[in-house]
Amino acid sequence: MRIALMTLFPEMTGLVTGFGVTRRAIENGRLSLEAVNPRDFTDDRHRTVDDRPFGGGPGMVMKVEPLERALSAARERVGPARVIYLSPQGRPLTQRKAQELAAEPALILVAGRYEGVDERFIEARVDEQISIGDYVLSGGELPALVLVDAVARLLPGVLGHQDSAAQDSFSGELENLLDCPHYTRPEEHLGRVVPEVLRSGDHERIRRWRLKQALGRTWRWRPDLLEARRASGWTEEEERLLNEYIGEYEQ
Ligand SMILES: CN(C)c1cccc(CNc2ccc(C(N)=O)cn2)c1
Repeated sequence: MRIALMTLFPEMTGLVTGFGVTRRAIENGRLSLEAVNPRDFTDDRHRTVDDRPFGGGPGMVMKVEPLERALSAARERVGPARVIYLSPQGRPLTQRKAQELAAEPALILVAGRYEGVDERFIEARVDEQISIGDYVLSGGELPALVLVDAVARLLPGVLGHQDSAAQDSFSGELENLLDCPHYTRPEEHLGRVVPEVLRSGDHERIRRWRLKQALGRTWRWRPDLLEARRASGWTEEEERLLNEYIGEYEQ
């Protein structure tokens, strides 16, 4: 997948290109991420990218011309692409949305600064607005990098265990379930031992235990997700396992 990030702070892409899974995805050619800086497309001596808002009010607004020229350059880099504006007014980024975006050939992400961009750019060029949560940041770069990370790890071949993640029907991703607990060596730590079932080698018993834990933790901490999962239809086994968990929990 090819991604262009329109940003006044191109060095911020280093947080993705420089570390971990996303760095490897780029090195393996699964992902490309390049910054396009609207300031490079200004035509005045001061390289002006923002201006005062019509109608008055605090803060500045990003000018439409540098954005338009930067978008043209971005399209030259990544080809036809969905244009996404990160903003508090956007629709929430979810795992489902990340899966949907992972199927795109290319994305152009627009990171606003100041009070945002001129509305005419949004009307004419933005395909959709996405928010990473109900809070305001000083810029859209971190939300854009969050989106890149969420999408990159879903690209084929990026996560080593990609197939197994997909096999786990309730892997917690996209299935409206929180994750089950995870353990690794040592078997005992500060008097706390790893649940015996996980060392039993009985894979069917382990699968059931993990599903029960995922259901139970969702019931405790995110009942809203549980409702969503119920609505999308769940199995008799899940009903039984959750009731078992609740029974044990309330003893
Ligand atoms: C109206 N306004 C202040 C504004 C408008 C557009 C962009 C920005 C840049 N800041 C952002 C961007 C996204 C998010 C998010 N929640 O995804 C939070 N902050 C700010």
